[in-house]
Amino acid sequence: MAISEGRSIEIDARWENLAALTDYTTEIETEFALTSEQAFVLGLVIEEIVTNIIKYSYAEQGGPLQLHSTLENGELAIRILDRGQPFNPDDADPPDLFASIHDRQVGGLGVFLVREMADSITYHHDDASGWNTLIVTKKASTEASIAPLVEFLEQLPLFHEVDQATIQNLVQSAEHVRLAPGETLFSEGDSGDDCYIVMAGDVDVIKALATETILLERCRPGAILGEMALIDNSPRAASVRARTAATLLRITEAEFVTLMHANPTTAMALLRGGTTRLRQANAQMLGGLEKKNLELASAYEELKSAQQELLRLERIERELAIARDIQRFFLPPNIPQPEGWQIVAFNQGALEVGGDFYDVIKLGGNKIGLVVADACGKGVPAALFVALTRSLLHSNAQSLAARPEIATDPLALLTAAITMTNNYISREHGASNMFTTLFFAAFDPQTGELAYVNAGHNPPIIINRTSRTLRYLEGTGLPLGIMEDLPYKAKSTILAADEYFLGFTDGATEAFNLAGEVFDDAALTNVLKNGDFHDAQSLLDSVWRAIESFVGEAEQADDITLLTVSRNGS
Ligand SMILES: Nc1ncnc2c1ncn2[C@@H]1O[C@@H]2COP(=O)(O)O[C@H]2[C@H]1O
Repeated sequence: MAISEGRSIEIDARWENLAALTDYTTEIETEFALTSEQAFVLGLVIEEIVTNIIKYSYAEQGGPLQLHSTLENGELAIRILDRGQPFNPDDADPPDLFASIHDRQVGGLGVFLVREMADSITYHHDDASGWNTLIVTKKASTEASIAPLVEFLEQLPLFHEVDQATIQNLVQSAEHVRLAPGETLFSEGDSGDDCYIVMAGDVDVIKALATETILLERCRPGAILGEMALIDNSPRAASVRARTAATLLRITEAEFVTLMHANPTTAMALLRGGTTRLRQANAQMLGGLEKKNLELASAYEELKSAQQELLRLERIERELAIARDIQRFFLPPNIPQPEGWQIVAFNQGALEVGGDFYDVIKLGGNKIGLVVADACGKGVPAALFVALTRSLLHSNAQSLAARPEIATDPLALLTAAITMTNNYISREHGASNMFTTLFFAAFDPQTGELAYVNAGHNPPIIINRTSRTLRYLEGTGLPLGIMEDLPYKAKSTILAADEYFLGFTDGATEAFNLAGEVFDDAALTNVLKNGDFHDAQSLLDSVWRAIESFVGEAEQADDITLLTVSRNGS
């Protein structure tokens, strides 16, 4: 039968495209009705020559690869064309057939087998076009030319002492099993009634563990697979999967048993191979176990210290909650409301305990002390410092107010209270390097007089209700706690009937939103000039609402304190 037009296929020479070639081979085998030798040569060409082209000619970078097969007058001709690195198989050294499987050069054996099995191999490189053409031919012959396969098996330790006739019989009767890359020969747990010798390609032995799949062995040509199930009549101990296109010689259980009975050396070689495998697998598993044990031990240590850290953090968190509660007690529970006036204050602590506070102190003679302050820093140190400053100022102011000669002079009272507090803190706690900005006013509800000391605090603002003009009560001294005997001046102004007072801390004008923008002085001014408010409470609400809607979902970074005063009905 003559088939002249043949069958062609073109692929990008990459591992993943080898499967297409396996289909191509199957197609040709059936269509051309190839003899088993021709089919074997065709398989070898795909597994060895094409594999070499992918790996070496194209260095695994891919490139055009064409296969054209024809059958004319019983002769199969396979043309393999590629444009990779030229490689003339005639130039390749013959492989060292007696080297161990592991030491042998990859690919050499395949080319050797092709050359031995094929009738002819011709190679041509066209300099002008860059194409390499390799033509392999194989005539169909009734006389099976099995010599190369017999030779191949003879040099394996397994068959060293097996006579040639037995090997020839085996090769003649054996089925050639071809696997595409990634194809599974059998799976762990399957029952098995045959074993295999790898003739070409790479095959992996893999085992699935609970959490991972491990590679037990990568088998090269010459390796035996599946013998264990035949020896102990148990299911397959592992799965076997082709890594590259591969050809295996299938030996049935009956052939295997006969072989073993007749050849004790073969049985011994098999036993030796199996023992080595088990030793290696044991070492691999034990090594893995040891590694896992070490990992577990260190994970346990990490867990223990994480747990301790968690306990420590929980304790700190509990203490912080207590600190937050204590700090809240320092804010006056009720704000005195002098006749005709409204005084409102608000403190919104950030997540951490912080350093803001306000105070409203009865000073005698119906005067009211108004305090808005901010201690530097955050956390427990700031909270302790607030407690100290607030208590000292409160008690100093009240005891001074009890002295008639001072009680009537608000300017003197304020300066004395601030100076005493500053001196004590600077003297006794100067080493802590902490300070507090503080606005302290003595407010006379009868006259509207507001005497004040501003110790480095954000200037409170007086807002005219009708004109919406703003006045600022600027600083009159440095923050408290910096050094002893700092001079503090007291000033005085009048809070008129149509004016509002707003004291605040920088948590208000330095509040961030998620975009990282700041609710700054300009934003506050905008609320004061345009906001809809008519008394101390609605003024405070307007400011807080503006800040809150500006900040949105962002976490509050600092305490915010607001204190407002207005005349009723103003
Ligand atoms: N460490 C190993 N453990 C089990 N099987 C192995 C190992 N290494 C290679 N194999 C082969 O994988 C085959 C899986 O099927 P069998 O149990 O029939 O025979 C097994 C051996 O041929």
